[in-house]
Amino acid sequence: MSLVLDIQGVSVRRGRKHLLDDVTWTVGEDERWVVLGPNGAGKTTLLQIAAARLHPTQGQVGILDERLGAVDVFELRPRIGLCSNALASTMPTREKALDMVVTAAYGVTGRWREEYERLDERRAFELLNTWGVGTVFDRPFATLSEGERKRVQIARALMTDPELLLLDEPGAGLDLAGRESLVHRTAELVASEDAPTTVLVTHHLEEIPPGFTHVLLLRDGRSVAQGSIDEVLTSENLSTTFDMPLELHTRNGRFSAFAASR
Ligand SMILES: Nc1ncnc2c1ncn2[C@@H]1O[C@H](COP(=O)(O)OP(=O)(O)OP(=O)(O)O)[C@@H](O)[C@H]1O
Repeated sequence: MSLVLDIQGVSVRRGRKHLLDDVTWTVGEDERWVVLGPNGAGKTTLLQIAAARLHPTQGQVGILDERLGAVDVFELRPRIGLCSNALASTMPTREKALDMVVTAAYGVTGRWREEYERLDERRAFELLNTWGVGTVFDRPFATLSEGERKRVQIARALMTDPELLLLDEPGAGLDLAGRESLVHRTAELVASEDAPTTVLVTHHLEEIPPGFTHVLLLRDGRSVAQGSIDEVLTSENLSTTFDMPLELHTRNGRFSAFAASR
């Protein structure tokens, strides 16, 4: 099985602080990973590395058979779909939803721009429809609700038909119905035949869609445990990760956790 991510002994330091500390993590093509951990654990930092947007202070990073540091990241990035608030905050706020999605394609289609524009628009519109936000296609991004923004960002991340999809807290700020519909749609996406390898970052077990196969538990920049979700997502590992006694509950492929009853 070929590796989509091959992260070996990666550390990221800022001053004296270790944002990541000697993390080794591999992701295979057919795997769907959840990266789970408390605030400040280093989840976003790790995802930035996986997205070829940050270089580690130490260690080796392989992404889609390329080596970070030896590859032109501008050629690599269109192969990776990234949905993150950090990325969304760099977008012009007056940009319309459809344009937010279409512009993701320019990195790979710039050369044939005139010919591809209509095709790109059609694809962007289809993606907006698939994610239930087709009706807001001509609304400025800044005027959308949090739930609508998240869906537009995911549509944008999928625009280049990426081989690797990275979702950084896509459920943050959504109401209950919004979260459930996002979980449902994400489960459908990862179950589809041509789904990209997917990594989802979250703090909340309720946000893990059915169909995710693996989990990486991070705490203080270090890997607490990683591997198959059935083996690694346990009350004991969660308690270590979040530094409090927790009880894991599983129902119909979904997860939740509560403070352990004393
Ligand atoms: N440039 C920086 N200089 C110093 N510390 C930083 C820098 N960037 C991030 N950090 C710190 O590194 C730690 C890891 O940050 P990161 O955003 O990766 O965590 P996270 O797990 O995604 O957190 P959250 O769940 O709160 O989003 C945090 O304590 C953060 O404050």
